[in-house]
Amino acid sequence: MMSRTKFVSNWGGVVSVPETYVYPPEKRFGISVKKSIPVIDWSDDRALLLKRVHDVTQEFGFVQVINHGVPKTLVEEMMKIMKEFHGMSAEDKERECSKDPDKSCKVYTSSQNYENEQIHLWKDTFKLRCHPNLDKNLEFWPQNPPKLREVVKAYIVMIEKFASEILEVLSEGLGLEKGYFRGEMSKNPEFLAHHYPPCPNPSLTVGLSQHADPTLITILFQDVNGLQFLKDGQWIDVDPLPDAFLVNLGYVFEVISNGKLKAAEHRVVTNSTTSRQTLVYVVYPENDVTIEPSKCFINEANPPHYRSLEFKDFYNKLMSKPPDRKTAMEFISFDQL
Ligand SMILES: O=C(O)CCC(=O)C(=O)O
Ligand SMILES: [Fe+2]
Repeated sequence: MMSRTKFVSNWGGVVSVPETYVYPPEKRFGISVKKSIPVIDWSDDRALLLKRVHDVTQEFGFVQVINHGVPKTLVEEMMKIMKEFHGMSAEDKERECSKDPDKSCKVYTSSQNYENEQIHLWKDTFKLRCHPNLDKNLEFWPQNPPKLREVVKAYIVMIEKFASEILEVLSEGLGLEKGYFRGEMSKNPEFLAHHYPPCPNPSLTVGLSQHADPTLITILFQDVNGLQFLKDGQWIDVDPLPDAFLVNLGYVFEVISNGKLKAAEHRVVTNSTTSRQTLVYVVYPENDVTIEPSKCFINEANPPHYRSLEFKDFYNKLMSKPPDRKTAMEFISFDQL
């Protein structure tokens, strides 16, 4: 057999699923249901927005947002550039991502733990760091496709603005002090572009396993459906709404709210007909920030349900082997589940 590159995006026309991508029957994804998920119009009046965001995140932990202020043309340009990037040869992608001495700008396939995986995920990922100085980081980003740096920078500037607006609304809605999530709590964002090429047998494979994000919040754009959220024991298939961002809460948010709001569990299925791509902006605290329940949510009736941890310890533990919720809770929570 001809040797293949490790990137699934470079396997054009593959007709069968290699053995190392076949999940054992008990780990394959079961059924999902089609259900509409809540939509928030960001151009609504602020009082209405506060109430809607609060109610919806409390019930769901994820929401679609329209009229978010990031121009449609910019999102389209980002999708195009990232498709071009993932479509480049394996050598070109690796060369373009080898400029960063910190390796914070990288391309990888499956999870970041590829070497130690038994079964791989049907996806490739491009990832870069956005802080502390976007222009300095940008010098290490790919120069091919030629417009990548310019377009990614413009996108990150816009999405950062939207992220800070959401965090402001969430903190106000929860009764946290103004600006609670500003500064060190949110100033460590990363950007990822996942690419899931068509898969000859989706029922055997996994795009991304069940997880919740180790983030404060995550903001995602998807062009084709594939993302599913777990709610009340059912997997809900999120049909992409044109131009909407999907916002979900991560474990950091859950800890700060002392469990009042929950991180949303999700997964990604593959499909046989089209490639799927997502733009993902993950908002993390700085590494040395202590993550713990805010005093606002602690009183005699509500003792802290989560431990205090430095963000880097929290993150490393949750990322070393993307855990299911039970494993994650054993590490971050005092409660026995
Ligand atoms: O690509 C997707 O739809 C989901 C990505 C995701 O869940 C993640 O990056 O944590
Ligand atoms: Fe995720």
